[in-house]
Amino acid sequence: MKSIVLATTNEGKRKELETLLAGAATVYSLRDYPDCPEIEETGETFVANARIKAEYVAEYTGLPALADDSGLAVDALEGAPGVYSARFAGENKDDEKNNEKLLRSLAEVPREERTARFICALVYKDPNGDSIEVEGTCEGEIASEPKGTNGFGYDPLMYIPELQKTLAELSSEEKNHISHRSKALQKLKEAWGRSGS
Ligand SMILES: O=c1[nH]c(=O)c2ncn([C@@H]3O[C@H](COP(=O)(O)OP(=O)(O)OP(=O)(O)O)[C@@H](O)[C@H]3O)c2[nH]1
Ligand SMILES: [Mg+2]
Repeated sequence: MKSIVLATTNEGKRKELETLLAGAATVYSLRDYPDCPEIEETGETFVANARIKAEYVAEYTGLPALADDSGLAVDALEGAPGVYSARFAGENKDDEKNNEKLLRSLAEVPREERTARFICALVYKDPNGDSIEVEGTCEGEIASEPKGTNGFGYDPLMYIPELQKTLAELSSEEKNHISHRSKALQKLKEAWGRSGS
């Protein structure tokens, strides 16, 4: 089985990716490399930021690295917060403040115009230089108030009309069934299968 380092400092992502990779890889994370410096995300797209993180961590650890850059694109906000999702309400990455700011930004927007999607770009980078880049999305609507306690980030506000629940009201198995992250990871596994790795 291959060994992979998850190039993320986000515990919510780490847990989901570890579950989704169970049986496919031995998974390490930046928790195993506490001295790894913070990586600046200077890209303008999710995939560009994921590439920066994967390349840095593959070089730093000498192991294949998997980076996830993700976020929320809200149609009524012309795609914001997008690549700035983690820092929407400020540099200190506060989920609660981000959610409050999102609700404030959409206060005047009626339900039918609150469509949004989560986007997840995954970049897998081998120390020998090979890389695989995939993306997955999850469509929903921004609710008028937070609901549910599972998941992380904007999950309490991301309402999935087909399920009549927010992502935070789903179990981790249910979220992993429909999430942007699981769809991207499925594509990565298919690419691994094609390349025989
Ligand atoms: O409700 C959510 N459910 C999700 O499934 C999800 N996936 C991403 N996000 C949001 O988007 C930011 C990513 O920013 P991001 O990719 O830069 O990650 P990050 O800075 O938190 O960690 P790192 O991986 O860069 O170390 C995160 O902080 C979250 O606010 C999510 N919110
Ligand atoms: Mg980040």
